[in-house]
Amino acid sequence: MNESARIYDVIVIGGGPVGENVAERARAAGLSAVIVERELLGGECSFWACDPSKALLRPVVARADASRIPGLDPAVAGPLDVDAVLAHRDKMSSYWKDEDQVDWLDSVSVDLVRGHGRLTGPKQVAVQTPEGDTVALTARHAVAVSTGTRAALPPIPGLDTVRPWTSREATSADKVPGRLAVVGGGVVAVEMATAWQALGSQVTMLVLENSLLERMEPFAGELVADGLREAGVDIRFNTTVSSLTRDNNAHSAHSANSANGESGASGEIRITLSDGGQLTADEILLATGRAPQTRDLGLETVGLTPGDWLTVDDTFQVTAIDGGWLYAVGDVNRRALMTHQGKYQARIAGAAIGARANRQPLDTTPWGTHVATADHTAVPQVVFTTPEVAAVGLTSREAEHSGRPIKTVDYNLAHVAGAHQYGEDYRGHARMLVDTDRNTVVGITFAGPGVGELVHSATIAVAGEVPLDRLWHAVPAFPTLGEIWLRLLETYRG
Ligand SMILES: Cc1cc2nc3c(=O)[nH]c(=O)nc-3n(C[C@H](O)[C@H](O)[C@H](O)COP(=O)(O)OP(=O)(O)OC[C@H]3O[C@@H](n4cnc5c(N)ncnc54)[C@H](O)[C@@H]3O)c2cc1C
Ligand SMILES: NC(=O)c1ccc[n+]([C@@H]2O[C@H](COP(=O)([O-])OP(=O)(O)OC[C@H]3O[C@@H](n4cnc5c(N)ncnc54)[C@H](O)[C@@H]3O)[C@@H](O)[C@H]2O)c1
Repeated sequence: MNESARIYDVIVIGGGPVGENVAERARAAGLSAVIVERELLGGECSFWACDPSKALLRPVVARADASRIPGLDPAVAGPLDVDAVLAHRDKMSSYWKDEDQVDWLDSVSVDLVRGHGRLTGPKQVAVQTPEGDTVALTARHAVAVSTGTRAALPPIPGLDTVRPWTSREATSADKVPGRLAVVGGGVVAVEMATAWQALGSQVTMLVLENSLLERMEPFAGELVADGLREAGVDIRFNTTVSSLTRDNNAHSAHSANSANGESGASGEIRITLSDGGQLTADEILLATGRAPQTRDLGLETVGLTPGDWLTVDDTFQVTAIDGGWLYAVGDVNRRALMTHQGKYQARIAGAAIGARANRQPLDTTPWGTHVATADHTAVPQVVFTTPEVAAVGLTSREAEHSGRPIKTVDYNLAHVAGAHQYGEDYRGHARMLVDTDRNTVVGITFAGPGVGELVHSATIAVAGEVPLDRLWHAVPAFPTLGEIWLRLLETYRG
């Protein structure tokens, strides 16, 4: 075993989308930086999350849109070409190779050490390389943890014997299971149920709560549930899994896209439900939330607890650590588990690390260069289902708890001229929350076909705190879905 030692201004553990951006921003501030990555540079998002899942969903959403357009609908009446969709997914996942990302890292002069990184003390990181060597790294200024999350699995009896799907298998599988059970009612569950049902699985969703997308406005979950049911998904609310077993008969399972209808890989799964009922499936996807990748990170060597989420301030310094050298950025700090928000955090954290290292003053006033104000007030999200959901800022439930004076404005998206053009039988809804003291929009949710591209207009209104009197002069083009803005404002003004 070889040992070597190196010193950098900034060490980033975890080379997902967030770690890459922290390192790039640190370099932009004139600091030397290294990324430690144990799998693929690009992280979960590029290979087992955003990119492959959206590649699977894009044909489903496009087909749903096309099927609403007279004259085009017959052209999309047939099933998807499963092999072509999966091949496109593979391409969009760069065939699970990270050469392009490595080239990019090279181009921004950030070093890469492949291997598993662990803290060994303040500003110290040891990397165990795939070759069995150890590289000892020392940071002059900062260590940033961007190790992301993994699927959190509930303790269901029998789970360890059935080889369940997590988000990784759901985004990378190359066979369509005949019957797929999906546990969960959050974003991963609804998106993957949408994709695999369209690819030919008979999907059954087992949902703990009595609605989907619990954290969003209730109408969003209702419209998504309608869409899933119309596609043939069986949704069972208030249902959990009591136990699981997988049949050992290697030929009992079938896949929807294999020539002989059999995958031959493993037997079917018997699922006992909380109401005593039974369900049989070929695969079961657990989409039951995320856990931080901090169990084997050496957190104990700096006084933190392995397995915990890392709590940070608005410049991303870990609050429990003295000396301000440890940062946690992206999913691992649990603030907003989305790539775009993690990359925003990376830009802020990189700037803060740079300013501190260069002994420059920090601007931490709200919306300043070194403070992640948007994390608290303006986090956008699009759910790529049929219909889509797009939201930013507060929901009505959150607004109620905030104690702010809020007026809620609802509008039926189907009544907008742009929706008539978008497709026949358009169904959708929009809700805008106005802080009546400040006369600004503090939250907005759209649900309906094509609303994903509306989200940035809403993000600008919320993050920009644009006064409603000025928004009144932001004229939406006719006939686009963007006209929903005018209708909401008219409704608000009475
Ligand atoms: C199915 C699915 C679909 C999603 N779709 C979207 C979407 O459409 N839009 C969106 O905005 N978000 C989406 N997300 C969320 C998005 O994937 C995450 O928010 C994003 O990947 C977080 O980036 P990150 O860099 O913080 O962590 P990750 O992407 O998880 O990267 C962390 C990296 O750290 C590495 N690592 C961990 N521990 C160590 C260690 N000890 N040593 C060395 N390396 C280590 C890992 O190998 C990994 O490469 C989706 C998530 C899932 C599960
Ligand atoms: N389009 C996007 O932006 C996108 C897509 C996918 C994922 N993501 C991100 O990934 C994160 C993870 O998504 P997710 O869907 O895994 O988590 P989630 O927290 O959104 O949903 C988890 C679901 O699992 C259920 N659940 C939890 N424990 C359970 C148990 N023991 N038994 C049965 N059900 C249980 C919950 O009730 C909930 O319905 C999200 O925070 C989301 O932001 C984003």
